[in-house]
Amino acid sequence: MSQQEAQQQENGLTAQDYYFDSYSHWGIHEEMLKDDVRTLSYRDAIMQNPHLFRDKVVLDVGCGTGILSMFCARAGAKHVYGIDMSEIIHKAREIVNINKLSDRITVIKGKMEDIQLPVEKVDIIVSEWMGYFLLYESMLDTVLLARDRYLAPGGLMFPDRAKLLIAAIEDAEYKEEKIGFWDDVYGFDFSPIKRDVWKEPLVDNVDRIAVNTNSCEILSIDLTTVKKEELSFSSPFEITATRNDYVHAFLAWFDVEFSACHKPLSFSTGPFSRYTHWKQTVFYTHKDLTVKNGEYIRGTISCKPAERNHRELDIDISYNFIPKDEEREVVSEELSYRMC
Ligand SMILES: C[S@@+](CC[C@H](N)C(=O)[O-])C[C@H]1O[C@@H](n2cnc3c(N)ncnc32)[C@H](O)[C@@H]1O
Repeated sequence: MSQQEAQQQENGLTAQDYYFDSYSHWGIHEEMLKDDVRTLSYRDAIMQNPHLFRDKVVLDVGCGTGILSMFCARAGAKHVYGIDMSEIIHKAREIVNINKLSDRITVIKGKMEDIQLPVEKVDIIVSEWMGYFLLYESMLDTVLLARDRYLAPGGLMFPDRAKLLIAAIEDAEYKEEKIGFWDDVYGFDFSPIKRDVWKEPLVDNVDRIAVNTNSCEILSIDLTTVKKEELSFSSPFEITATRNDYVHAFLAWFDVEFSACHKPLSFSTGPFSRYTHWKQTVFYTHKDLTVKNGEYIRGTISCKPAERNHRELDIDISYNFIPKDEEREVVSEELSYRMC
């Protein structure tokens, strides 16, 4: 049991309670609502497609403040059911009321897994379920359960596609600041902490200039068909250096698509796109590589929910770099990370 889990148990709270509690305060919803890449993508996907929403019954999985439910109602949905386990749902109910949408939106407090909808099937499921590195928080499990229970045959998922990508970056300065720091803390060796720092991927915004390879897709999800088991994956990758440079880390990000729209709409959380609150995920390598334009880094990345807490992720990256000349060393590593 981790220290955090022990503390939670002492307080009589489970990781579940903590998870939902984290969505109870308006602060986290402010951050999500103000992420206009995110919120405008959902708004446009829904409101620019009234022909898909008109007279339809919609389920909003994890409705939070109710923003997506209200977009659906404005797009002409006959009725929207917004479900959320966290306390923010009481605000969602008030917001729906004062916006005069309570005749078309029903908000229900409860865990999606436990509640019984007042209808047997819905035509469309909308949900904003993505976490860091796409899968952190494992909320997609809940959306898939809702799909299997409630989506009518031929029904639509908003969004319905997602993919994860990997590349490499030059990041000497920040790697030194985050990891090298622990080698000498006011004259003391802090390597016991350094070992843990290596293991935790860093969620941060990376400048596009730092990316020095092409990118490679490591997971592609079709939300209309994917099964929960497929979210634990192991994928080979091959990336090619796009200039002579040093590699200090791998970088991952995700893209999301609403392909059911009349004009398919997507957004990216990658370093070549506008900032989102998901940023990107940095996996520092233990060794630094000296790469030349056109050389390959080949590897495998595996990811699965952690046994200690299914909302956390265990991610392994193994890679092999064979330089084209003999002056530089072949580099191979097997690295394990925990997103917690
Ligand atoms: C990322 S927020 C999105 C909120 C809102 N849909 C939006 O776009 O602003 C996810 C929400 O889903 C809720 N949630 C996550 N898992 C849930 C579950 N199993 N049952 C009910 N609500 C859940 C959380 O409490 C949180 O409010």
